Amino acid sequence: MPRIIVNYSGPQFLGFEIAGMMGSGKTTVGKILSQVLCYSFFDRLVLTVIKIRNYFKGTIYVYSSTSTFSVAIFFHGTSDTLIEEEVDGTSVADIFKHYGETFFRDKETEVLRKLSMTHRHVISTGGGAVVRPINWKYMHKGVSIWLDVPVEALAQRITAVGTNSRPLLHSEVGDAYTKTFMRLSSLFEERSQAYANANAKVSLENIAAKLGQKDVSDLTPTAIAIEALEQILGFLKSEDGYC
Ligand SMILES: Nc1ncnc2c1ncn2[C@@H]1O[C@H](COP(=O)(O)OP(=O)(O)O)[C@@H](O)[C@H]1O
Ligand SMILES: O=C(O)C1=C[C@@H](OP(=O)(O)O)[C@@H](O)[C@H](O)C1
Repeated sequence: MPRIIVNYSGPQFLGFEIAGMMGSGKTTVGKILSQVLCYSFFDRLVLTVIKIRNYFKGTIYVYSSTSTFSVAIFFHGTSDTLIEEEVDGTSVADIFKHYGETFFRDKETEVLRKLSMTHRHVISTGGGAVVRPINWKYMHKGVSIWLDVPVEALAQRITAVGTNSRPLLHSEVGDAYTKTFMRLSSLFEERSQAYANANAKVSLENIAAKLGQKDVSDLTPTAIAIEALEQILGFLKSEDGYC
């Protein structure tokens, strides 16, 4: 099993916003990042090295470079779940159906505004959150990360789980993979520039090239989370006063 070392000595007060197309792994990778960030800070308090063995393939070792006496808890959530809570537990699919997309987008903006006033979170935003410029004003209060996944891989993942929870992909006719691929392709074309507003980009094609893998589908969420941490650190180091 590969041994991978991540040195995280970034600030403790930030929030992290993960952006990307539907199915890009924002929820899956976001959970891992929040665990790693929590352990990393807990590490400062109690141990010098914590080994996080997670349920995916691979092992992440988080090394703390300091022993500051402080604890920070990073929680993980999705903006979709927070929107559902604001609408009395109504699912995203039902919000679209009964109230329409504009209502959903207004709630999304409101949730991002509230989150921008909090710290120590990892939020997986909905795939369309990047489109409204006002949302970027809120997302840029923390560090934003774009998970860039080829549309073919997105369509494969989403076809495997179905489109019930993703109203923008609902469609009556046609082969499931092809119609999902076509819809995602046009959404990506509309949104790719907006995703590029993120502070850090995690490209699955770049990770596959680095690891010598041909197919991005073989990349584990752990490998993607590690690249995300490296990109976050790269961004923080480029910002005066952060690291
Ligand atoms: N690296 C990966 N390899 C294979 N499947 C993945 C990977 N990351 C996520 N998935 C799967 O893809 C689907 C969408 O992932 P999810 O994290 O919910 O995406 P998002 O939050 O961006 O919509 C889920 O079924 C998840 O298990
Ligand atoms: O791309 C989009 O516009 C949307 C993505 C969904 O979130 P995920 O990206 O988590 O699927 C959800 O917010 C809603 O269905 C709209």
